[in-house]
Amino acid sequence: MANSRKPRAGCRRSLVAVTLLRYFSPTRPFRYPPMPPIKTRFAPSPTGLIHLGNARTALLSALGGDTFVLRIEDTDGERCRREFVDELIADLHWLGLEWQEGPQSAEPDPHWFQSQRGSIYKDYYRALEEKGLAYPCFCTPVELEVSRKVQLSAGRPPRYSGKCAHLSVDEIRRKRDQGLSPTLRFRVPKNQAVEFEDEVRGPQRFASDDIGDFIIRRADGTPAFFFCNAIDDALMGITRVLRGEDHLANTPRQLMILAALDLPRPRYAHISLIVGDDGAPLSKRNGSRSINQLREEGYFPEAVVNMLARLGHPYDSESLLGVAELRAGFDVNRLGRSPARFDVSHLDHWQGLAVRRAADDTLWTWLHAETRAVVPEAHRADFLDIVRSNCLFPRQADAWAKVLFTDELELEADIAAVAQSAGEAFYLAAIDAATESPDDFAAFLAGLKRRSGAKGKHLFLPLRAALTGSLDGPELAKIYQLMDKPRLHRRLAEFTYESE
Ligand SMILES: Nc1ncnc2c1ncn2[C@@H]1O[C@H](COP(=O)(O)OP(=O)(O)OP(=O)(O)O)[C@@H](O)[C@H]1O
Ligand SMILES: [Zn+2]
Repeated sequence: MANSRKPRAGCRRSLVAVTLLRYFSPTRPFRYPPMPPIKTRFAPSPTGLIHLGNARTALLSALGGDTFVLRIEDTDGERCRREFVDELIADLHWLGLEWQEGPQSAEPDPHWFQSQRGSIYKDYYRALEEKGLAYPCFCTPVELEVSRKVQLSAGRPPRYSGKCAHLSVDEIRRKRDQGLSPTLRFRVPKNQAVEFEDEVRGPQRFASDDIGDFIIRRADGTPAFFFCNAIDDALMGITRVLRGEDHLANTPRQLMILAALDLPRPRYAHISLIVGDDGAPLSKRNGSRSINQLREEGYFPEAVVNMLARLGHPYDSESLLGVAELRAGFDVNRLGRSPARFDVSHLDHWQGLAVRRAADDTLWTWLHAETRAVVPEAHRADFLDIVRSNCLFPRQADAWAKVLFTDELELEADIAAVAQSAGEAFYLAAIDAATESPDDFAAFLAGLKRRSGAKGKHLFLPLRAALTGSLDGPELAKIYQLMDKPRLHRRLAEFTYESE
């Protein structure tokens, strides 16, 4: 026996040596052994339009997995609405996030809609009850509220008292016969530490004694979040749960449920919440700007995605990246722990890059229909160049189109004052110079300087103000080139006495 073991051990050692040599061989680049694939999910409740916070959680989940799953947590029958599922699917597609598993329509389906999975959950409730790890609770909301208040006034954190934890079979039958519908509570094990390594927040430890027996099925038979969320993660083979840190305190409860049912536990990564200007987390309930609204304002999905990916996660490149490139540079361990503040100027920075990079066709269809209607075909390409360097949103492009190609022009009082400051002679000179050189801006400018003696800002600012109603914007040469000459003359003539 001893003899036969020796060569085997030697054999194993040389196998290890050969493997190591293969990894460290100077002729071969070092490669880590392949990692098992990671499966992540986004599991929203369709109770409203998704906002930037939800979208960041969805994006990071998509970036942080090899397979990405979408699951609809629609167990709250009162707040969940089908049109929010439609909108959610449209929003995720618009952002460029594709899921390999999950619904493609709002049609409720037992694979991905929790409202349709009641029979699956039933088996797991039964398993817990049979093990004595769940029990019916007949306490009324009023009783629970009184108990909560008593504990709080005694300076203790409120926790379920355990009143129904040891009802006899007869007592349970009697209460059911009286027509009372119980909730089902999970029996939290005593005196245990629940530990896990959070991929963002590091080691976590909770004492089970701090957690009261909690509800896993409501009195109306619907599953509670803690329960169906954990069960579905296990059944769907999710290996990394990436979600907002609002769920951190739920995790020990979910780990206890998984352990009680011998179901596999995923890794958890609790990411910081996005907070608004008021410091409060964005939420569907506090009217935070939705993805839908951003889309309607004309934000490009690339801008939204780049802003979100970089909020609390560094990237080496400062250029606009596609989802595949963001994924290549993503590392869950590089996610910051502090709250991520939403700053609209960051979003607008990426929007500027997206507008500048957009192809002509994309930019043309991005414009409002009423804008497209006023831009002459012959000036389309030049106008799009103006849009690229001057606009972040279609409404700004619309304003420039109106200035350049329609007679609509309202001058604010301060702008009119700048225009007037040049005096009548300046505008008479400008009209003559424009008549002399209608197609050559440099010659027009030289003619205007010669005739009026004006130069520098005393020349450019009044001209800009009179022609565009603004003190900044596209190059004057472009404006001169694109503006119909009779219109240009009319605008200049506005500041001559004759027109008054
Ligand atoms: N402000 C936020 N920042 C980052 N992630 C968030 C934010 N708010 C919610 N999430 C995450 O979005 C995911 C989906 O959550 P859910 O559908 O419950 O949305 P919610 O905005 O929290 O809804 P409600 O306003 O109804 O509480 C969860 O992982 C949650 O942690
Ligand atoms: Zn009870």
